[in-house]
Amino acid sequence: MAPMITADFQYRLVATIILCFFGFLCLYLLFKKKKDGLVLPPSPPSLPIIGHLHYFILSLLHHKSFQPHKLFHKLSSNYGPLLHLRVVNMPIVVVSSASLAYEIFRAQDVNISSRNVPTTEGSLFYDTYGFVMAPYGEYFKFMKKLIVANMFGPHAQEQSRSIRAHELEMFYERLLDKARKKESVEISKEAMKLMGNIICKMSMGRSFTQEYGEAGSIQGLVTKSAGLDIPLILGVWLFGQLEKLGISLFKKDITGLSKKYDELLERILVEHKEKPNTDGCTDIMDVLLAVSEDENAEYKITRNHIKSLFVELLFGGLDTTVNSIQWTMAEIINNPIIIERLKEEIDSVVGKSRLVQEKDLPNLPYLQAVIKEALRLHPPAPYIPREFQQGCKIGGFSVQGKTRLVVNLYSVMRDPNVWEDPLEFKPERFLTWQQEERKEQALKYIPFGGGRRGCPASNLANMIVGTTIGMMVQCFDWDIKGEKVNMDEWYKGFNQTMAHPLTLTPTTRISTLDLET
Ligand code: HEM
Repeated sequence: MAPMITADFQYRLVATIILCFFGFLCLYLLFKKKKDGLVLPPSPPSLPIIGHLHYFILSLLHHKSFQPHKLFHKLSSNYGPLLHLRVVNMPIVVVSSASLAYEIFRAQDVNISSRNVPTTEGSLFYDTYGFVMAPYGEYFKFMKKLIVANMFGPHAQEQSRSIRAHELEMFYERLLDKARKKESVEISKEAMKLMGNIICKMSMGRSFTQEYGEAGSIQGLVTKSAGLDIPLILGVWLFGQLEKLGISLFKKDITGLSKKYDELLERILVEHKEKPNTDGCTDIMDVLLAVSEDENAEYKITRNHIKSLFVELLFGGLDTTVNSIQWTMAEIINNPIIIERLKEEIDSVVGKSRLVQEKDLPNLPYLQAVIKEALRLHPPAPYIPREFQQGCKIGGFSVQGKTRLVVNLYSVMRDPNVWEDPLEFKPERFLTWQQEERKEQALKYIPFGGGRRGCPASNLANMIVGTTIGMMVQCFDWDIKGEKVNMDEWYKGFNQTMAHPLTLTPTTRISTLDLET
């Protein structure tokens, strides 16, 4: 009688064949590494040809929104703080611990100062004319000098202080109006107007919301751009591979919206040239226009360079700052003791007869600690993409040149070896930082990235978030529907945001009568 092959036997046979396959593959890879004389960082099990691509696809399906930092966090919890991944033929190294981040920014800064993320040719979103994706070289250095001198450096910030103070007052007025009408406020929407006005006024002397009517407004375009997040995010991981095969995913959507930005920015550039600022102040748009027309300029920039930079300033500066304001408010609303301590500090330093100002911030250490702690737990840009230009050693392992690097800020700032009770919101931890530790701590507390490609606007962002949270606590009490804020996370437009936008109802603590302003 022929032996019976049961379903269980078939299952075991298939499982054994799969295990043998992976076993041989692992042996092959191990042998190959040894043969090449390289000991690469540990790697989770991969599949032939696609490598680790399936982890990205499964994560996308599981979360319904792709949260790369959560995927990297989970993989590094299982396989270690330094990982070697491969998406088809693209090698990626992921750094997830504070000590490795410290090592990499201290010892490899120049080597990792290019991003080399695939771009969509002919679009203004991080394309080849852009600053954010520019390789570390002459163009990057030239533009960085210009934007620091004319927008983010101490002198430029001093000159634009009155713009931010005025916009903060307008924000206060809008909240006051809501309080009087007993209406609730969707914090991110209001903060978006505040931040949009600040960036547009500082960089091009124009308002975010009013110019050119609703249809052509910059705000309208920024809102539409949010829908491009999945194409742009997937682009970072897949476009490079697919473009090589001649497949251009989402190109139509990206270039279509880019064209609209192009038309709007062209109009603003023309108007800017015809009607320079009447107050005699020059902004970065004036400076860039002058450079583009200067035959003897150190670097020849075109109108496309200028337009790309403005799109990037909006993309890089808006959501990050708005999310930082939103997360900080959410944390302090959930911690009434913290909000009371903040009120005490602000009342004693600023009083009740004027709004909190930027110059008050050095005297408000607890407010600064609260903002730092919110950025630690909820970094708006949760990971940064870079590329190793040359091979090197990291944590005792070899990394080959042209390997992608991901520094997972989300994991680094939750590393239990550095942060006590890493998942708890404890602003006091920043009050006790010792002076001598600060330099080392600075490379582990990295919500703005690190090294020469770190965020050039970190001081500006800290001032804006500081005065905004300060004013919201100083002037209003805030109520929520229900007992606690829902802190679920979502990933949108390269940003870690709140899955349920924070909505609060303000009541006045300080009426306009008390204010001198
Ligand atoms: C709380 C607010 C902000 C956060 C958390 C933040 C965070 C970051 C991070 C993580 C990076 C990547 C750094 C790296 O690769 O090491 C970055 C880069 C950048 N950010 Fe920010 N940012 C904020 C606000 C702003 C603002 C307000 C602007 C401008 C208006 C801005 C402009 C830029 C630019 C231009 C870059 C690219 C720098 C380069 O490639 O060299 N950011 N930011």
